[in-house]
Amino acid sequence: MATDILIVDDEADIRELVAGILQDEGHGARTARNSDEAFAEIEKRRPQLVFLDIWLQGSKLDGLEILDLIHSQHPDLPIVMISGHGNIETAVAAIKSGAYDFIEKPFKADRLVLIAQRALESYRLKRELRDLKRGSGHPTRFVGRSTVMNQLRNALDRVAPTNSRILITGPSGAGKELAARSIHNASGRAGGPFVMINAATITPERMEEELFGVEGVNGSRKIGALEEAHGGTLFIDEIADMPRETQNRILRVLVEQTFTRVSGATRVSVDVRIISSSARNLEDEIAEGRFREDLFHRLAVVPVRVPGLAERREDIPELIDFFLEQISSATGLPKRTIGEDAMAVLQSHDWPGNVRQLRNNVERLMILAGGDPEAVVTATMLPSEIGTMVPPTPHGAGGEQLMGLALREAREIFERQYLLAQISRFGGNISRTAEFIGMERSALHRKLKALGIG
Ligand SMILES: Nc1ncnc2c1ncn2[C@@H]1O[C@H](COP(=O)(O)OP(=O)(O)OP(=O)(O)O)[C@@H](O)[C@H]1O
Repeated sequence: MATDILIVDDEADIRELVAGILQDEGHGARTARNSDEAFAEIEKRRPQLVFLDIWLQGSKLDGLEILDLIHSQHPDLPIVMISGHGNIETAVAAIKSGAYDFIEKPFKADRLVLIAQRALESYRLKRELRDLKRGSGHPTRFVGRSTVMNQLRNALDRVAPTNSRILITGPSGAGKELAARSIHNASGRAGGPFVMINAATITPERMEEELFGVEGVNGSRKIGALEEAHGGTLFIDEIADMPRETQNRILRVLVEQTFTRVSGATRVSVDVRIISSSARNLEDEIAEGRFREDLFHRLAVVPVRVPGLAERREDIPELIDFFLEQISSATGLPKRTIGEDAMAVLQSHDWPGNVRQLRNNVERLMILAGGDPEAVVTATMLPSEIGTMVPPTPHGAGGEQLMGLALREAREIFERQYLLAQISRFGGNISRTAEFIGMERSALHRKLKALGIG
């Protein structure tokens, strides 16, 4: 994805030279001759880097004044001053007031390219740092080797480089945001921004301002998520919660590729890939009249489904290990060893909150385990709402029923539940279940048949 660089210089040949060199390197370049044109270009869309001449003939404002104004509105935007031979001191003053660097005329093409690369990289790092501070910095390693996870990974690999819009569905906490991030990271837009907006947590009134930005009466301006995501990806989480009015506007943006900021008249055109997600079934939302069908078809050019954790129980040990490691290195808490009985319980739980709930439970275990860090975590140390998933025992949950039965019947109930839990834990793989429970594969098959399972 091409970057967006603005070159402000009063000399036509310098503008063309700089733009040409940058374009040859695959960058996108726009030009302006004076302060009015420069602000008009920035108004149209915020660039990712500005080359700004210090002396601008025929311009209302000179380079330093433009620098101050741009900085007051876009503090993160890197600006490289272009200085003539005689005004190095001014260039140094510009650096003191916040310019990223300066380049002296006449300059060599490779020096220009290098400065542009460094400035863009610094812009990217600043943005990443800001994302991290906001708490949205995310590792994008997709843990899990189950068949459904491998299928998902293949689907993500296929769609990532295509630029098509993607709708990611799946239950809450299953990894939809992680999927969106990995698509972005594996796409040609990886160097561009990944901007996220959650339609479920923003009030309908603020939704349009957050997406499209706002222009105030006094000339103030707030950039919205769409403009922020130029050259990258916009992830709209919980799209089903987007108000109808905003749905209409988004649809128009998708058709026309341009929009205006709230209370503004300037047409902003952006190059943004939209990935959206929904935990709710959008077809139901359409049937209920809450979601526009035409918008659904535009957003779901490629649908991707992230399976719930109960569909891939075999991934649970690897996920637990990953979280133990991750939480331990982030918090300094000791990495625990999970005993086989505890793992069996964790693997048979249904996890309605999916991977997020699993992660929270691992964290809780690490905090509450206390005592000897070497001690193995056993099933009895698990929170009770997870522990109740163990097959019934005479004194445990479901025990009353068992106590009213003859041994043979009670044993059958226990065996059925125990085997079902073990099989589901091993993702339906009979050989691995047999190995774990210490039975011959054929004997397990016979047992299952006798119990009426399978
Ligand atoms: N396969 C995975 N490997 C490692 N971590 C994962 C995996 N799937 C999910 N996670 C982690 O689980 C948590 C929840 O995932 P994420 O936020 O992507 O879910 P979501 O489906 O977008 O949830 P919601 O619908 O509530 O927004 C995150 O911390 C994420 O990093």
